[in-house]
This record gives sequence, structure tokens and C-alpha cells, in this order.
Amino acid sequence: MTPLGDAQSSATRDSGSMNKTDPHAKPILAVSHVNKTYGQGANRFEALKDISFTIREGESVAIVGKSGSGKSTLMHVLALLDAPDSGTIELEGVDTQSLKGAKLNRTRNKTFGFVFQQFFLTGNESVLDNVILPLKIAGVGRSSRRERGMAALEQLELDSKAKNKASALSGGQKQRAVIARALVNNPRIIFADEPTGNLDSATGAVVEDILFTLNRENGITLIVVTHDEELAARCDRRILIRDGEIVEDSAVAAQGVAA
Ligand SMILES: Nc1ncnc2c1ncn2[C@@H]1O[C@H](COP(=O)(O)OP(=O)(O)OP(=O)(O)O)[C@@H](O)[C@H]1O
Repeated sequence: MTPLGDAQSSATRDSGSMNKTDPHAKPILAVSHVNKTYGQGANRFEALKDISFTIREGESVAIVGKSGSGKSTLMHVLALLDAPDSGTIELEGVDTQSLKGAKLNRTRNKTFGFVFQQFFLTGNESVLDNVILPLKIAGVGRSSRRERGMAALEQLELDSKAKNKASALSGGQKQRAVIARALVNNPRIIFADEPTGNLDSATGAVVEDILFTLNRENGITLIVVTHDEELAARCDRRILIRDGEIVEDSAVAAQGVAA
């Protein structure tokens, strides 16, 4: 794995100018005519309306929009945490409707890493145990789990905290532990939902830098849901959602097609 020690300085060099997506890169996620509705009858609410777009391997994509616009709903559907009511999501050409139960869980666990604002760490367990959870779920053996967990923690410069309880970490350290957990399975895609929302701006900048270094150097596709326009501006692509619809997509605009 690539060490991330110099993440901050390298990301500062690239800040705001990282449009390096290879237009020939393979589509990793293809979303086609996706609809998602919550509730029924008078409470029926259309959260996603006929959403279609493709994300290429190695892209960094920001999904932005006002509160309630449908960003988290879209991310949950993309990450196969929730199924759309209609439409299809293809993951590397495979229609994900064909994935069910254990196979769906395995695919999600193997392909995706998750970095959420609320951390979702188990406070009274060690940092290492939190980080290796995806490997445990994948059935990886004990010594390999430990080795890979420590390698991920080293990458995030948290190896000295491996035995500490997760509750004893600072906010920035917690988010780095979450990134180590997201990385431990060598994911193809990292989904980050307001990854810096609970951090002060200096710590948030370090966490952002780590995510962009992973995208740039390890080729991990990065999909970020955020209110933060500065964070969105660092991504290759910005998709703006309003009332459940895509109203702007910088990749579409760049191709000269009306967004
Ligand atoms: N389980 C649910 N039941 C009913 N309505 C829901 C449910 N989850 C979300 N919604 C509604 O769907 C819409 C989209 O919600 P979503 O969480 O995707 O928005 P968001 O853009 O991520 O908002 P925020 O930025 O505030 O997190 C909102 O109007 C919300 O109230």
C-alpha cells in the first residue's frame, strides 16, 4: 500500500485542479432510470426521479445539493445499501438486481469502503478490531486479518493506537480509523458521506487529503456526498441534485451536452 504520510502536502499541490479522469476508463457504476419513493398514499414522497449517469473507474465524484434533495438516498442506492423502486444499477457491467442476500453482502463488503460523518466505530473495542471488521465478515483468517489491519493503520499513521479503545481517539483519529477500515479490504470504490462534517477545518483538510491521495495514487473511485463546495471543487466531477433530480453534471457539461 502507498504510505499516506505526505498526504497533506501532496493534496495542497493538486488542490482544485485534479481533472485527470481517463475518458477511456471503464464504467464502474452505471445508473439507469432509477426511481426511489418513500411512504405511501398522501405521505408518498419521490426522493429520486429518473436518475441516470455513469461513473468511471478512478473518478472522484461529488454529489451536492440542498438538505433533503436526495443525496444520501442516491448514495445508499449506489452503494447497494438500499434498492431502487425501478431502474437499474450496474456494477462493472453486472446488473445488481441479480445480487441478493449473502452474495449482495459479499459484493458490498469486497468492493466498497464507507466513510461516514458519524464514524460508526464500536467505542469499547480496540482500534484494530474496528478496522479489521470487514475482513472478519469476509472470513479472512486471524493472522492475515491482523497483518492487513496493521498495514492499513500504518498507512493512516495510526498503528501506535491499534490497541487503544476506539472511544479514546480524537475526532480526526476516529475518521482516520474509519478510512483504515474502509481500505482494509482493498475496495474499488470509497463512499464518503460528509466525511469532514464532524471535524474542525484543519483536521477535515487532512482527512480530505488522505481521501484524494487514495483516489489519485491507488486509483480508488471516490464518491463523496457533501454540502461543502470547496470539497466538491476538489473532485473531478460535481453532480448537483435538486428535488430528486440531477440538474447539473459537470462531466455532461464538459462534453458540450446541455446539463
Ligand atoms: N425513510 C424515509 N422515509 C420517508 N422519507 C424519507 C426517508 N428518508 C429520506 N426521506 C426523504 O427523502 C428526501 C431525501 O432525503 P435524503 O436523506 O436523501 O436527502 P439529503 O439530500 O441527503 O439531505 P441532507 O443533506 O439533509 O442529509 C427528504 O425529503 C427526506 O425527508
